[in-house]
Amino acid sequence: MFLEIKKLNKAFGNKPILKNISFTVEEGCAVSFVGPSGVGKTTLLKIIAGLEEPDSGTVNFGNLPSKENPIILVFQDYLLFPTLTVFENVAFGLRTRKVSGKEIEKRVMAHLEYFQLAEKRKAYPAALSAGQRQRVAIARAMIVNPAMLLLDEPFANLDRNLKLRTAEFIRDTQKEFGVTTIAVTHDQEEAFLMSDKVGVILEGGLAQFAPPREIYGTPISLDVARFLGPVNILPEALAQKLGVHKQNGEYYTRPENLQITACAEGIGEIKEAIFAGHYVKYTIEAEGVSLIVFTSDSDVRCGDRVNLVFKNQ
Ligand SMILES: Nc1ncnc2c1ncn2[C@@H]1O[C@H](COP(=O)(O)OP(=O)(O)OP(=O)(O)O)[C@@H](O)[C@H]1O
Repeated sequence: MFLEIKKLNKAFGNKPILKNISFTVEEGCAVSFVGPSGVGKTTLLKIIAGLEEPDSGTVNFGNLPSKENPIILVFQDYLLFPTLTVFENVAFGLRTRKVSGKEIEKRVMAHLEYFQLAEKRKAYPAALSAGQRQRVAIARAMIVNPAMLLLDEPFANLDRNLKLRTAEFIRDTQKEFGVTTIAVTHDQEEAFLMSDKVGVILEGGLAQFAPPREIYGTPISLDVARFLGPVNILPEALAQKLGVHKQNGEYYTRPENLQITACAEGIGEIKEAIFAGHYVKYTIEAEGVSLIVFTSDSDVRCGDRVNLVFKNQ
């Protein structure tokens, strides 16, 4: 165990924000917390970083962070030093630790190579793309051998493609460097891509904390299921016809767990088909409800009748 949070509570004024939060993070693991805006994700990171005091509860580290192995918090706006080059931004933590010039050159260049920034070593932050600035910030954090890396919305300024590529890159980097990493984000997809475990924080507190597949496949409540992606709520008769079991008091499926096949006598009618690149989003009316289906292999059109099959994954 690297970090143990127990029964953490935090209010601002008389508004409770974090309620009875408990979880542990194993050494070298990456975890992410997702949740709606304002639910307290940044506050949780700040408490772990020691920048904010909890009202009650405890934060215990397996190995106490030290000057040699600090906790580094990387905020969404990266906070690079605008008047320093890429090289000097990355070197900063080593200079403050009085590392020799030769050693700094060696270590910074190795990091710049790894983060694909060697060509930009003399550039200033203003001349970098958002993705490059983001990599400088991570390189600057990684170079001081952090015991723990805390990332607050690390991809907030990146476009979707770059976001997902960067999430994978951070995951590879985290594994390579073996740094315990905690990230908070709005985006469940990037959380899944970069984490061993994902925590969903909702108004009531930490609703669930589990590996990505588990939390997506067997959410503890309908609220968690909904936060992690779209769900179809089915009436009982239709659910039984399709073989969908009750979970958390409701019959529901993910859009990708329904398959459609063209059938003139089918129970559903296609109301809308939206091409989204690697999948098509169909809206289907069946037995009085509107259902969403994501599929990559169907050529049915609006107005067609279809049958539905539930694929239990
Ligand atoms: N220092 C503070 N004083 C008073 N209220 C605060 C303070 N810091 C945060 N808050 C409030 O606490 C709540 C949680 O804020 P926090 O930044 O932790 O949320 P978040 O989940 O990270 O949100 P977002 O996803 O929008 O960044 C918000 O309502 C915020 O306005």
